[in-house]
Amino acid sequence: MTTSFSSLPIVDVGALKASEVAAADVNALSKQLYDVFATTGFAYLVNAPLSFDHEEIFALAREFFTLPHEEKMKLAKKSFHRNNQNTYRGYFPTQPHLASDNLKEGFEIGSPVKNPTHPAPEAQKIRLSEPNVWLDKGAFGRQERLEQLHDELQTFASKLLSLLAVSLGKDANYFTPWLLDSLSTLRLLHYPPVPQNQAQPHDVDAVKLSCTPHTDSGILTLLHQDATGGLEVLNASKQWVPAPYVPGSVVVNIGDLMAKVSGERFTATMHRVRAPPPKPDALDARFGRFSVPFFFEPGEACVVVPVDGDGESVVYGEHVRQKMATWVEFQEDSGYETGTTEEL
Ligand SMILES: O=C(O)CCC(=O)C(=O)O
Ligand SMILES: [Fe+2]
Repeated sequence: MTTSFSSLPIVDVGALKASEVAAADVNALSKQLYDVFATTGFAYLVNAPLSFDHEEIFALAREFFTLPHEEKMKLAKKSFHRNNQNTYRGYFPTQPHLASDNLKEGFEIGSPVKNPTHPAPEAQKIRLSEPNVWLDKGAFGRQERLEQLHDELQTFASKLLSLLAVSLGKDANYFTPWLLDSLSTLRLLHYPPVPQNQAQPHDVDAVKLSCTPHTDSGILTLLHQDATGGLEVLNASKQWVPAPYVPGSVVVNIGDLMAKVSGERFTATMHRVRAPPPKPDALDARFGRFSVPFFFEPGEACVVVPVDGDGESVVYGEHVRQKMATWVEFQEDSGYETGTTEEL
């Protein structure tokens, strides 16, 4: 159960940098993470075992989003660009007509590993296991670095998952089979500033959002956020608690799936993002908020069973398709000329 917290805890995960994590560190960290995920569901992790610093991560995001619109649209999912084949991985543009309170553009990358063990059913409209899409090296030369970032975040998240297994009284490798053909997604996000004329609503209490309240769907999320601010987390007293930028930290939060698997011992906490402050040119992609969430997910065919052995099992691919119906970038009317109307 979420508690009435007023700030998020900070957890030092430096011990995970060791190639063999000491037993005492495993015990201490698993206890600490259990407490965090059973109360706030959110924390700042410091000393993460990553070779990337924030500067590089946000330089990658900025470099992608400042590409010309036509270049980004070459990578757009089919629902935004009818001639493209990719349905799940790739770029999604802003949808101002649908989502004035959910205004964002994004670029999504799955695991760079090709040839999944269980190829996705071809008949599905959204192919969760499809390969990534990239521009030619000359147009955007960051494929390798972004794939490396995906790999490192997957390894980091797997270490955290092992600690969670221990914290739930299981063997450290208990969840390892989940990760076969993992669907984990690295998502570069850009929230443009709100145009000047929309920035001051008549109702002074109205909060202008760029990302509406939601819980994440997978195992856990590792979020890099820039210093703009705006992330807020809902506590048990229904207050939105700010989660400002903490230099060098990675924000972690539990997703729906892990909350369910833990028998609701862990909490998937609701969160949202306030719109970034207005800038002179709201459409200029150098402005606004940049964030890079990594959604740590099992494979599409993975049958996820709650640790207590009672409670319903769920096939991850089905769980994520259900959740997708609520995501703005998968709404039927994308606002772009596409002509597709089938089921997800
Ligand atoms: O941009 C952020 O800080 C949070 C994004 C988020 O919550 C999400 O994409 O699920
Ligand atoms: Fe989220």
